[in-house]
Amino acid sequence: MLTSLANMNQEYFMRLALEEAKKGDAPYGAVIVKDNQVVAVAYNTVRQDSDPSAHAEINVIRSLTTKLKNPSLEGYSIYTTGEPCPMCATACVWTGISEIIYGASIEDLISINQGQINISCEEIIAKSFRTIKVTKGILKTECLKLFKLS
Ligand SMILES: Nc1ccnc(=O)[nH]1
Repeated sequence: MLTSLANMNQEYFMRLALEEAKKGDAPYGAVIVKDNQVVAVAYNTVRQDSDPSAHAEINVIRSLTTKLKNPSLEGYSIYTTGEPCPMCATACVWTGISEIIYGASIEDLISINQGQINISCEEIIAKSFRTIKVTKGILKTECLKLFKLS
């Protein structure tokens, strides 16, 4: 099988998200990339922060927008080991991020008994006022494997 350079880059950034996920209270990690540079990384801190909204995606978005002092992430790409839940997909819409790349889908996570709300990020985006490019299934097997170790 031929693997394109773009594909190799996507796998490289997803591997960074996988390393973040290993530090999480739940095994989810996320990174934000612009112009092939990593600008923020984060993992799930729901338990340590006693914050049900502290998903990897919310944490990485908040970390970058705080650093930039700008709520807009237009032109940025978010890599996340798990498909953004409706809360995180909505945060992606509000921040105007340009691209979402995920590993395991909500359906994949439900199939291994992870509590999820069964609404895809594409459904949220379709009902919104934004266009966000979505790429799915990058290193999906590795992203799902994290749950067998936890
Ligand atoms: N996609 C996600 C689901 C649950 N928790 C997270 O941090 N991320």
